Amino acid sequence: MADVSSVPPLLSGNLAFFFDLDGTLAEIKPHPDQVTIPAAVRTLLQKISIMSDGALALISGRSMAELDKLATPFHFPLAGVHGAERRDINDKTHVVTLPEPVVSALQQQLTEALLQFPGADLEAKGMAFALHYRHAPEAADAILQLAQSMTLRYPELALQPGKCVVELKPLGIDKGAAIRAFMQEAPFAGRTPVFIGDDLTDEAGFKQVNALGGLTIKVGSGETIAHYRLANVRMVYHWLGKLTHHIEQQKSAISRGEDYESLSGSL
Ligand SMILES: O=P(O)(O)OC[C@H]1O[C@H](O[C@H]2O[C@H](CO)[C@@H](O)[C@H](O)[C@H]2O)[C@H](O)[C@@H](O)[C@@H]1O
Repeated sequence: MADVSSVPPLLSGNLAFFFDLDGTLAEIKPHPDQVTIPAAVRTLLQKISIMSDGALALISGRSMAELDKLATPFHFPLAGVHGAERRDINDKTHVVTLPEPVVSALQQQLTEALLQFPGADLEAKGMAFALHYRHAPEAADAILQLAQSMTLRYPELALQPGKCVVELKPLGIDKGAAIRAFMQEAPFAGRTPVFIGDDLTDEAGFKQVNALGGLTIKVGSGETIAHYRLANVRMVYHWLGKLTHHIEQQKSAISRGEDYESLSGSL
């Protein structure tokens, strides 16, 4: 395994790109609604997607509707809600749902329970719920316990901790399964996967991509099974710029009949 503190190399070959959103393509903000991906970065993503024959997907805890808004005007394959929703390259959607009575009961019980924690916020995503405590840090343990109690009451749920949030999602879904599903389909199949993420939910994606012999990149500090690290979101943008330039060079070298392997480099 490479030194996890080292920056990722600029790769050659046929790659498939998977990007987490919050904390990777966008800076963490006080509230989820304040997040944006800079226009220049969205354009880089689109360029990389085109140069990879469309093998670029966003893999996020956010809903696909939110992801489309954040990626506008571009339209990428998506996995939302930690993989509970997935839209493939042909726009076919694959959705894991919870029984409607469970969703209604959770909405009501969580809304009522969170009233005792001023500053806490409930984000309802259909088949999942995020209990945000960024503005109620003293309630973190109590909110974790609340979420745990819901998994005991509703065994179809699993816990997903994150940055100042604990989420309730359908049991058995994770970002690794979403990436595995993409990797079985065109245009991803047969390519080497690259996954960049910053949070606990991304570790399942790293595990899958490591197993496929791909490149895994953790953004920021913290324990990880990723093989490489980028210090922060700004460094992700810098790496994306370099990578785009590198892939463009490879493509022109190939079109001139040159050996593009000699172009492998690093940041
Ligand atoms: O998988 P991701 O794309 O990283 O999404 C994870 C969650 O991100 C959002 O919450 C987090 O980011 C917010 C904005 O920076 C921040 O205010 C919050 O404290 C973080 O937990 C989003 O709201 C969740 O739905 C995603 O699951």
